Amino acid sequence: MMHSRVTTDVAVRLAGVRIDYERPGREPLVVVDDLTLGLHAGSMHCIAGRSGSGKTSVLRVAAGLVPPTLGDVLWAGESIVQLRDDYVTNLRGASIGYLDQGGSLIPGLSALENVLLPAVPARRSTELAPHAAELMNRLGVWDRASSHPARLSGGERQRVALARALLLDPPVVMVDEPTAGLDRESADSVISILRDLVRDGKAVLVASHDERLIDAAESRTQLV
Ligand SMILES: Nc1ncnc2c1ncn2[C@@H]1O[C@H](COP(=O)(O)OP(=O)(O)OP(=O)(O)O)[C@@H](O)[C@H]1O
Repeated sequence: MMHSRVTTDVAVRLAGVRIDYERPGREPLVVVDDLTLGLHAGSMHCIAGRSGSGKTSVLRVAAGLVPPTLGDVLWAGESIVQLRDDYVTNLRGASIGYLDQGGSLIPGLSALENVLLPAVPARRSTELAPHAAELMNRLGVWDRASSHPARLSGGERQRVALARALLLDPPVVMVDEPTAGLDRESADSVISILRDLVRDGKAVLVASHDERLIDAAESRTQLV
């Protein structure tokens, strides 16, 4: 048998990635250089490192939100760095649930409306409403469905944002600092939810400096 293609069991791969930012009148700030990592289905990988070490930058590059300065980003074996933005956006919509640091919910919408946002462009809100309810129930925030974000606790906001990231059942989930600012109990519940996702076969990429989350991952990249 011929293996003509790159193996696709790696859901996301960064190869030789460099990320730097231009600074007026100074050398560019090199955040990471020659970073290589693979994210597998049914596994959690943690990008660890102190504040400002580049965790969010790596996550955003892995999610195809910004291109790397150098190197390659592959989703299911396909390089995305040369693809057109709108094509990458569509691919991401179908395959990656991305959760920003802080969750970034829309303040003027209820928790349920926030969860249903990814269904709006495809006009699937009505169809996906039962799934949204089921996810929110599983994440323990269904009783907060009609509340606006301002009336939710940090832990509840985080779980609502996670429900939104999971609505379209993406095989890959990327989350930025999901336990930041949470008390221990809420943080533990977020960690156990992420472990459930791994058990369901999802590939989970998480950026965090929370030791317990780092320990909960199968593999890690330490940024300096
Ligand atoms: N768009 C940008 N332009 C210029 N510099 C940036 C940009 N984004 C981030 N940086 C800088 O790059 C470095 C890495 O930032 P990044 O947000 O990736 O780190 P982080 O590890 O996620 O930090 P934190 O844990 O505080 O969120 C920081 O020094 C930051 O100031």
